[in-house]
Amino acid sequence: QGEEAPEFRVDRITLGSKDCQENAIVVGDKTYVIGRTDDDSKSSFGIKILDKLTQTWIVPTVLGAQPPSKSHSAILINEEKILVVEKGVSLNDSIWFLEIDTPFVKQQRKIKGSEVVSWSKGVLGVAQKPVVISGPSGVGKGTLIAKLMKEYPSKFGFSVSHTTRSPRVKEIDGVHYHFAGRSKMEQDISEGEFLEFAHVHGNLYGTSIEAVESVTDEGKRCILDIDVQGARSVRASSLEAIFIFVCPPSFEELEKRLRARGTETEEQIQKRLRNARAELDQSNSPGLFDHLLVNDNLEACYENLKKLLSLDDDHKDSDGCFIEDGKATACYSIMSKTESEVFLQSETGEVVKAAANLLAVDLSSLTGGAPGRTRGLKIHSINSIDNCLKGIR
Ligand SMILES: Nc1nc2c(ncn2[C@@H]2O[C@H](COP(=O)(O)OP(=O)(O)O)[C@@H](O)[C@H]2O)c(=O)[nH]1
Ligand SMILES: Nc1ncnc2c1ncn2[C@@H]1O[C@H](COP(=O)(O)OP(=O)(O)O)[C@@H](O)[C@H]1O
Repeated sequence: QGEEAPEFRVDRITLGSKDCQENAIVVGDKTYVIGRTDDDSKSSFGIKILDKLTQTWIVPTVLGAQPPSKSHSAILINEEKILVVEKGVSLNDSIWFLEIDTPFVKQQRKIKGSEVVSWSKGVLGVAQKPVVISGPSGVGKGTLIAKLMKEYPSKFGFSVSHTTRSPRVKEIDGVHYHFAGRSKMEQDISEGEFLEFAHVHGNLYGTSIEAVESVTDEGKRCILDIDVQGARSVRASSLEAIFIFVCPPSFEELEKRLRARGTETEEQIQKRLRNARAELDQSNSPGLFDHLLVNDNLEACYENLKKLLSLDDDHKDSDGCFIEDGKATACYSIMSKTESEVFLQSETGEVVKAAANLLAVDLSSLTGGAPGRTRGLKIHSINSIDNCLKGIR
């Protein structure tokens, strides 16, 4: 259980009587109150839970980046999450989910031993599947990825991992890696900020959720250069990706490349070669990698990589977004909901006369969620109030 709230100031949470009512969401024996608090002139969301059985207020740990703290309305989607619609921001930024009992929240509650909720931003459309590239050190992963990014700078984006290893001479912090201290990185991992992490060649490496989401937010396809353990973790996660393993033409050639690169000491080279044998063995694990690429001739291998990537067109960049101008300032509040849709009503026009003032948010094919974004949202305008009412009936 979380700590007891010292005081509960209704006046700080009220945003107008209507909002106040909407923001007290009853879920079983608990009432979630989503309001805002003004501390030091900075406005932020305040979330409190009233446990009806014990009649106590609980202040949960709130994970995830929170919505811009404007005015909002809220509605319970199912026993796992609450939809929060922000007003006065662009429509693209207005849909948020407060997760109260999703698998991620349950896991975090267990780890922390106290009440937890988590924000996840709703994003229109689905993204192209990220590409996971694994293979032994020195096989040419970085070289292949660099070629891809150079040829298609607007199509692909690199997931910048965190690592505790020291930077090499030409490596730039925030570009090749986020070079991190071990204790800070371990802390962030324990807070659920990482999609995966692994100990590789004596150092800690990991992919933060933000590393992948920020690339996807730019409308680019995300490329992850991670080891086999990391690939296994991503396979087991909710992130749907394509998994490619890059093999050397021979072990001798791998050793030659590692030495020729000249970035490691002899001791580090020996460690990487030992690990390479294990990684090559694991590349055959059933169901782990979708494709094996042999990097013998670099140009030929690069062409094969391009073929693999263009073949996968089962996910288009974005679909199902029928809103012409998602950047326009939105001022919608939640009107009602069906099983799979939530209807939003503009606060700036008359609903019946101006039909475009009604929007339907289709929640039927959501993917992802906290600790990342919630994708797969579809929003369309409703032609008439009748359509909307039909949907509700
Ligand atoms: N699991 C995991 N592995 C990573 C990550 N970033 C890099 N690696 C892997 O760590 C290993 C060592 O990477 P690095 O130190 O850059 O050396 P290099 O592979 O010899 O260039 C490689 O197998 C990378 O694929 C990450 O975020 N997670
Ligand atoms: N097909 C290839 N033939 C010869 N050398 C290669 C080939 N691909 C990469 N290299 C070289 O091998 C070294 C290791 O490549 P790198 O991309 O750093 O590997 P990784 O990222 O897998 O550790 C680099 O010096 C690179 O220039």
